[in-house]
Amino acid sequence: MMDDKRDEEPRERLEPLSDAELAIVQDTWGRVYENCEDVGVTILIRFFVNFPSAKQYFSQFQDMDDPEEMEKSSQLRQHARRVMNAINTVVENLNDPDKVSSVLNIVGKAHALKHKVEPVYFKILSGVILEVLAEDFGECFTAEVARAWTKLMGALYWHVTGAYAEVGWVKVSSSAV
Ligand code: HEM
Repeated sequence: MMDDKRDEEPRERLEPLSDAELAIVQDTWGRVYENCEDVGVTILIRFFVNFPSAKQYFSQFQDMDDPEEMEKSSQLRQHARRVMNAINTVVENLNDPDKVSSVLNIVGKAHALKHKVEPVYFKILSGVILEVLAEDFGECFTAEVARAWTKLMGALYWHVTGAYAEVGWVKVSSSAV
């Protein structure tokens, strides 16, 4: 669309989940969270194999290419747990928007200030999460379920990038480094 052709990427809108979408997310997440460790590791391995530049931030496996070796990394497993736990807190508190924004604000600020992660990786990781959920759920991942989860991932990215903006993150293009 013409409107989208701007030099600066416009901040995406926050689309709140409807009550029905909220219920769908909470119901489907319950089933994922039962296998939280395995699903989390699957998501992160897929992320690092498909987007190897994302490994640069992790001292323990930045030079690893073999997924089986990566899977043994305590740093990877710990981050998988942290990602899954943060999503769990978000899902459990979807009725409390202030709590959701404060949790994601802390995540965003830590990644901007402490880990110096380019925010685009949050977008990429969201895509991988949706892909793995779709595979895990198979037939149950209906268009309706997909829409609810896509909205949730959009909200996560919106809050995280809001925190990046708050701390004055300035995008450094890779050609400038
Ligand atoms: C849904 C997305 C994510 C969530 C919920 C999340 C959550 C967390 C949490 C809770 C921590 C530990 C607390 C802290 O140090 O602040 C952490 C650490 C970290 N995260 Fe994330 N993270 C996410 C995405 C990412 C992405 C996309 C990257 C980079 C590609 C990344 C890189 C790191 C690094 C490098 C650390 C420090 C690891 C260490 O010290 O061992 N995170 N993350």
